[in-house]
Amino acid sequence: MNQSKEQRILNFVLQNAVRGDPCSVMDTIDKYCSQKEWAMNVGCEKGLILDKTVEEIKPSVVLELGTYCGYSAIRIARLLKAGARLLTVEFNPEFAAIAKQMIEFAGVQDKVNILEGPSEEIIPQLKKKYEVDTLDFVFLDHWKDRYSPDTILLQECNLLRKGSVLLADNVICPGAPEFLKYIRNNPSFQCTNYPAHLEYMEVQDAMEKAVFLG
Ligand SMILES: CCCNc1ncnc2c1ncn2[C@@H]1O[C@H](/C=C/CNC(=O)c2cc(-c3ccc(F)cc3)cc(O)c2O)[C@@H](O)[C@H]1O
Ligand SMILES: [Mg+2]
Repeated sequence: MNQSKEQRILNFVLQNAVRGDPCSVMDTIDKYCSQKEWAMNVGCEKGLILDKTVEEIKPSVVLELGTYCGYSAIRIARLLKAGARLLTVEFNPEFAAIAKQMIEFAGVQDKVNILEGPSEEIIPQLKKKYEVDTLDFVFLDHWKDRYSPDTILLQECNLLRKGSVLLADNVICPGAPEFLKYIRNNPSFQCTNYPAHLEYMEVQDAMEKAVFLG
């Protein structure tokens, strides 16, 4: 049975990156996906916006929706302070298995917990099953039409507190129009747009930051 693209990306990392070095793993994924096969990692340009957001917040508890191969999980985890943790949700078992290996190779596994399942099932379990009080930072990078329902679900589950920060990838390409309409018209959120290029392409994209005002 021939390999998946995600398996090829993992193999390229295992053969070319430096074990235990998150930046080496990120750079190797970016090299493969810009030179050989495009893949939907947040990439290095939008990755810098993600880095700056994490460094600004210094979060203790982070939620990521849509792990995929683990690129952004590694990106976030490498910046977390001692004791801080990232919960990343992925419902495709093949992608979750790839991400697990990628995260372990990068050496950030102690800060990352991959929660396998659909976000709408996992989010309501975060408080009781995963001992979350509230979330300091949420990175949305899963199906784009799920951004707003999951943002509503996070509020319904009392997982956001005054100052919680959401950062959404791809609000221009592929686009998340329903999410933008919801979040920008909601007085409980203070929104900022960060134009950037789509990963590995000369195509316009953007990230949207939304601070929950409580
Ligand atoms: C029940 C569905 C909602 N809940 C969910 N719960 C848990 N994991 C979920 C998930 N939805 C999706 N996922 C996972 O997130 C990932 C999906 C991400 C979707 N992302 C995109 O479609 C995307 C797409 C592009 C893209 C841009 C231009 C283009 F021409 C083609 C693609 C660029 C990006 O940066 C993207 O993030 C997968 O790993 C999927 O298995
Ligand atoms: Mg994305």
